[in-house]
Amino acid sequence: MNEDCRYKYIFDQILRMTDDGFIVVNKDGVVTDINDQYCDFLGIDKKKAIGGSIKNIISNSKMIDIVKNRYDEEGVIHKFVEGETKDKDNDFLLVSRSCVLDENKDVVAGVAQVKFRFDTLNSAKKLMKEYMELEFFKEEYNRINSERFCFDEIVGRNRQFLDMKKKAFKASRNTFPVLITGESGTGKEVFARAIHYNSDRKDKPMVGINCGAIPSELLESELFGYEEGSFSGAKRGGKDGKFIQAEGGTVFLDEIGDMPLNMQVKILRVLQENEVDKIGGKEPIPIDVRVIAATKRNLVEMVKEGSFREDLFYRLNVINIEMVPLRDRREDINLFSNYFLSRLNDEYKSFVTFSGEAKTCLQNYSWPGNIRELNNVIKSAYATCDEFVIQLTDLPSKLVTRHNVDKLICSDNKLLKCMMEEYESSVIKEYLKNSNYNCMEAAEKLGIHRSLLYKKINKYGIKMEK
Ligand SMILES: Nc1ncnc2c1ncn2[C@@H]1O[C@H](COP(=O)(O)OP(=O)(O)OP(=O)(O)O)[C@@H](O)[C@H]1O
Repeated sequence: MNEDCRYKYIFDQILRMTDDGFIVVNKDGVVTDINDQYCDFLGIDKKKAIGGSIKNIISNSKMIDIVKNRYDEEGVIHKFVEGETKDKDNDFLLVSRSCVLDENKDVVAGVAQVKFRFDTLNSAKKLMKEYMELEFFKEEYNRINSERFCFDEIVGRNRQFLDMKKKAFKASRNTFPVLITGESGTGKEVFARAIHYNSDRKDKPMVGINCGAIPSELLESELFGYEEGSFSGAKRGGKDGKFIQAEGGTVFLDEIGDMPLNMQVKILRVLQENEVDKIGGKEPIPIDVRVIAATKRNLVEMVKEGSFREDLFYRLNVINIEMVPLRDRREDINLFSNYFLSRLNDEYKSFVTFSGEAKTCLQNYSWPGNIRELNNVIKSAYATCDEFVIQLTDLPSKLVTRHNVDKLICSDNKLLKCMMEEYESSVIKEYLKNSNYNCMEAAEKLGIHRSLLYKKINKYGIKMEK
């Protein structure tokens, strides 16, 4: 037996004995060797694999690049294209790749070794999970940092609003609980962030939780965490809840009015004792956390009805900040409109402005969704406007209808009856449109009988645009 043959036997035996998968390609990426273990993992026939390009069996393989650009890689994760492994749930591996050179530095082969051993696979899975988590936290970190909001950036000159801003600024100088109330989109979270990031706690985390968005059975573990093995499905090593994650910083309990009564008792205990009980924990854990809560619900009413605990209400409501709805701070509408538009202009290096009529229209609308709604309207108008001016036609129809109706009322050379009819017709059109031209629904919302609605549709010649 010549020396080459002897080495081939030894090589084949090693490939059979190992727990790992091996594949060898030539300098053109053609498969020259692959062991049975790897073929089994891929669910392929060895004879068919050998002699063909590696891309035929692993379409996203890096081996061609490795031999072309002559480099090595160790312990990296390879995720297979769906359908290219025998078991579709086993679709990634830990792999090391190497470009083999001879004494003249010519490429002899490319070799890849993949790890199948259970523990290695498990570490790869763990790595993959940690990687995904890291990506998630990176995104969250960037999002939070881009929305830090210092008090100077909080727009508004309405008197009542400025008083609240002053109160919030004072709150950032102490650690009393704060309760921020007000309609959706009025800036409760913006205030909470400003309080935290202007306080001595700014270098510690601000951890938020939307109490209304989490199913009540998960809320306790989210807030207080759990010990390993405390219930089936509990993570190995247990989990820290939001209060522990926020140690030294602030917990923001958003939508506190949606918190179930049984959890309200537990939050009360945390506020009174400054300690949390992990689920399955033996000892309470002392914490140093400031609590800021927010809600759009009327907690005073809820206390009266018995759906919110009075003792918790008083604990949370040490400092109360009541956000002003946008319709009650009309002097700020123009300010916000310009602020949001200038942010878009800065971002996209443009010089878009408002037409006079668009400005009046924005000014006259009632903004039930408050600042969030205004911001969204400006974004979508910016996206649709031609050239450099946002016109009335770029604004949503609900704003424009209202605006036209207001204009109608202001024109003084019309008879009252005529003005009333035009107004009635435009209101009916709007309700029909919002009900997707379902007459029954529109009539119900308008508080009139369906037959009367039909009569009015005929009278005003309203087109049913379904
Ligand atoms: N004073 C402000 N200056 C600039 N932007 C603001 C201001 N207040 C609110 N915003 C913007 O308005 C939007 C809504 O604000 P935020 O989420 O704080 O409202 P919210 O009252 O907490 O709403 P919800 O009750 O629905 O959670 C956000 O995009 C925020 O950036």
